[in-house]
Amino acid sequence: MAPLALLSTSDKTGLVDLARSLVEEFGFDLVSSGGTAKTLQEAGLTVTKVADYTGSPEILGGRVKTLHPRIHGGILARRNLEGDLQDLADNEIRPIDLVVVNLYPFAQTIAKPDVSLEEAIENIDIGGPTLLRASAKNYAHLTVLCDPTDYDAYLTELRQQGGKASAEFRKERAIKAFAHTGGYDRAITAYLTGQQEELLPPEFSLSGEKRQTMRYGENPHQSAAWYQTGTGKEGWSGATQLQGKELSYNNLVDLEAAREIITEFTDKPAVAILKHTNPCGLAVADTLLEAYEKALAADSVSAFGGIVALNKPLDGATAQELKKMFLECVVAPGCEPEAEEILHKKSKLRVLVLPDLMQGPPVKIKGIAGGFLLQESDRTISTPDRWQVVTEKQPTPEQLEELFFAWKVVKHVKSNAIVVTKNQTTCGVGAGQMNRVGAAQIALEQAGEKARGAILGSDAFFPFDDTVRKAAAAGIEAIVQPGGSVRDKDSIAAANELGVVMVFTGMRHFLH
Ligand SMILES: NC(=O)c1ncn([C@@H]2O[C@H](COP(=O)(O)O)[C@@H](O)[C@H]2O)c1NC=O
Repeated sequence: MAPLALLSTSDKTGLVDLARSLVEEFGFDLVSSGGTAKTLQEAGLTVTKVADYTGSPEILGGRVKTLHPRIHGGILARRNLEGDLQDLADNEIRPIDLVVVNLYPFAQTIAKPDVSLEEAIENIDIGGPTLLRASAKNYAHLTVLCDPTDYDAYLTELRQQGGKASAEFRKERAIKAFAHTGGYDRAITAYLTGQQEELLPPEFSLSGEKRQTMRYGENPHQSAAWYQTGTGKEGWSGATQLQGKELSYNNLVDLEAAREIITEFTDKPAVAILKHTNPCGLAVADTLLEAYEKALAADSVSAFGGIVALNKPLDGATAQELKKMFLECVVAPGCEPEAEEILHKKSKLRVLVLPDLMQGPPVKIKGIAGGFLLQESDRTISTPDRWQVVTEKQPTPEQLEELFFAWKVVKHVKSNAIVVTKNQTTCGVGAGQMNRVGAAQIALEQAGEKARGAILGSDAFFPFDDTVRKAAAAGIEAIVQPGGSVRDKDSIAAANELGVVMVFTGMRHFLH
């Protein structure tokens, strides 16, 4: 009996040439779904339509074409089992030797800017993955091809192996088919997850495609990989790395923290320098260069080996200064050609362009034993118009502006967090301490003389009045904190006694 090939392809590239060789060189009979059969017939080839072969018409506008026992029986039958062969004979089913399928273009469909959910769903291929998975499962007896770039290799294989692909070839293509259907389903899952209105649904499935195996994780003895979700063009997956070494696990963790903090500053030029996800220097100024110089001067010791995030496209003047320092990564929403040329000489420095810095994940995920925790990303911030001045002394407009700057910064410092700022620049950062007054001590000590006339921000309320007293002693003029402690009145009384302005934001920003 002649060998039988089933062809059902969305992308018809190379189809006619393959089919012609199958028929003319190797004597195959062809069975094809509607559109594929039409293409082959128009090319002058003899082909049986699936509908004619099964006796069942394609229905539901193409939702059911190849989903039939005469097709899947012919694919899944074990040719070395009497029972399977008997079933084929009883049901007049021919064994299928080759399955050539490529799937509806789901990824291309959802990449279209105005795609509707209905259009996306109609582009979820059902029969195709079923054909691929069934054929891949039975690779011991047949070959499956899911990629037009494999057609030539298959024909070469047939020529070299006397008309039947080797077991090795069949297995390789089966693995490729499973990987392909797996990736296809992940793209669907990611798309539908993104469409989900409920942030915390009853069931949450996380799926991503491995983009990069990292050299190691947080430490050299930990393995790690980077997985991308969606179309692979969102967020860091869509960033352009202009130069530099491969991104490491820690680079990406720091870059994401840098992206998050810089999104708070959308108006004037702002530069953040981060170490281990905490800002060691952050400043806003009239120019990017000035903002960088101020951020660097805030803590030039810690900035060594830091991650720099800019909220405006990197210009030549700023690049010239960046070049002078050893840095791990620089990220900006754009990079002027002059800046690119200047940094080019620092070939190891990773320079990334992330056009949409604002685009962050809606939820954050943390693995714990026996499951994972999911929380909404902390994307809100209470603005001064919603704050409450709790002291007798009222803030001046300048102080209010500086308080808002400090509040935006402290939101992104690991808890317990205290920042001291002046002239839209950090001068002291107390990060990740086990008690709040300890964080204040670090920030104030680092600020030193600069604490005189400066602002202090706290990510959470003061449980005691000790931080207010320490701040006042160091010369702090105004404090911004959420409020909400049972002992708020003690802190307010201390601020009043010491002539310090204090405002409550009503919103806490713990960050672990
Ligand atoms: N529904 C089915 O039974 C079915 N069988 C095969 N397909 C897909 O239909 C496409 C080919 O269709 P046509 O030959 O009509 O152009 C291929 O991408 C193939 O994966 C199907 N379509 C969607 O599920």
